[in-house]
Amino acid sequence: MPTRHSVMWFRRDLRLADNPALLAAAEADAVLPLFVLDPALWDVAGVSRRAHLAASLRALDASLRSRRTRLSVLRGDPVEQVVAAARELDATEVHVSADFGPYGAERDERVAAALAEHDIELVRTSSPYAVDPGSVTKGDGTPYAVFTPFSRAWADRGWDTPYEAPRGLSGLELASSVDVPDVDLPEGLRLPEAGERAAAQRWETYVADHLATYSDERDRPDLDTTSKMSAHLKWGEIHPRTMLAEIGRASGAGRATYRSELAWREFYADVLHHRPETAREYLRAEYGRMRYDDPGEGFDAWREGRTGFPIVDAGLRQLRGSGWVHNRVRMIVASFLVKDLHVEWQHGARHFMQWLVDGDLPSNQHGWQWTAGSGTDASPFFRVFNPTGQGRKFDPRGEYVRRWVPELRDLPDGEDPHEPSAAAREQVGYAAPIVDHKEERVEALSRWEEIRR
Ligand SMILES: Cc1cc2nc3c(=O)[nH]c(=O)nc-3n(C[C@H](O)[C@H](O)[C@H](O)COP(=O)(O)OP(=O)(O)OC[C@H]3O[C@@H](n4cnc5c(N)ncnc54)[C@H](O)[C@@H]3O)c2cc1C
Repeated sequence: MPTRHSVMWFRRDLRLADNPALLAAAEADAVLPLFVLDPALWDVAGVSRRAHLAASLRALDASLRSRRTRLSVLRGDPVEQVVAAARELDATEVHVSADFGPYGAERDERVAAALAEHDIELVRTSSPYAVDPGSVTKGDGTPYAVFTPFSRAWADRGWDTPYEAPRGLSGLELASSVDVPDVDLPEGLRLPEAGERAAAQRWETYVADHLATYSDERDRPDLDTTSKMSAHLKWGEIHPRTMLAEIGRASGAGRATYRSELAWREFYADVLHHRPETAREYLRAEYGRMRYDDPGEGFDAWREGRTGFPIVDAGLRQLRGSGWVHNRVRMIVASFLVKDLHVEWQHGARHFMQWLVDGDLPSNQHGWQWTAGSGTDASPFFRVFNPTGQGRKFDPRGEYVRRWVPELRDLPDGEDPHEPSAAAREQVGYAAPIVDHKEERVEALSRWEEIRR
């Protein structure tokens, strides 16, 4: 019998365990583990995501080498590169985890068509989600527009138990494979470890130490006890199936809340799958008619974390310092941009995508739309976050703001770290507030009234 060759084209599934596409590819006699550095994605990704991806590819290569094979890496348009690689090795199938994002889904259609011309099949098995986007619908077949009924139907549909890593892999490789690029981080930016092993270790520690108290502590940026699994999930260094299986075994109040957060990730992927244009456009079209200001000096101050509002500045400095921001603070800084500075959410979403190591189109764009009032389940526009009040409530001792805004560590005794006096700001060299929050709140609400008429 002729030997059967396949290609495992890794994309956002950079792991060996619980990877059904890899298991399907491994049914062939020999497999080429392949990654394609696509300039359309690589060149526009921010430095944090590029660095994490590069580290994750190295980790995947190391795992493959421990199984006596290796990762081949090509650079270029996937339509050309994947077809050329499959043809060179006489592969009959290319295996992938399905991509439901606007760019990835369209790219895969083009790759499938180009492969078909050579009688090679693109086989999609599973996806980066517990439940594939598009597969949970209402009784009449239409998609869910709000989260709670979606999450119930999602849980009812259920998911498989995790899959083992393939036992043996007979690996193929390409002589034309290129090195994974080195990515230099700008000064001050430190990223956590990438890769499947780091993801598994982080998850194990998290379940043991913090999952039980997740619901009580998840809104507290000062405690810093959320799981930080988002970048691992983004790159598929762990699959949500693996996490959901563990959550099912865990005890304590935190697990239901944690499961619900994973459901948000799946919900936003589902929404973007049905409405791909909402990666850029308002989900609720009326918000596109609101008056906004062009991004100017206020936007620069926001990006650089010098608005004079401690929790806003801490969040934006955390973004540049660690490629990650606590969820509560993402909401606060997003609200500040849209409702205090009256700048459209897309500008902020782009800045986030530039710096976030977990930058993920569905969760980011819809997290922004939620805060801007234009998304699914949107927080009502009239509920404008007061950055000072939010800081006092969720960072009661000011530890989070002091961590990221060093000027505030030197405030005189008795000063409120969330609202220092003008004299104290002057003394420690911290910016005065760039806007009057009360006035901008009134302004935001009057602009909102205009689109309600
Ligand atoms: C304006 C804005 C932008 C955001 N951009 C992104 C993004 O680019 N990438 C991203 O992964 N998340 C994004 N989020 C969602 C959320 O802030 C992050 O998932 C979370 O902070 C990641 O930290 P964690 O892993 O410690 O979360 P945990 O609190 O430990 O949550 C566990 C997991 O649940 C998922 N999750 C939690 N909250 C949300 C949510 N609101 N929406 C979707 N999934 C969620 C994530 O996969 C997360 O890793 C954004 C939220 C807002 C408000």
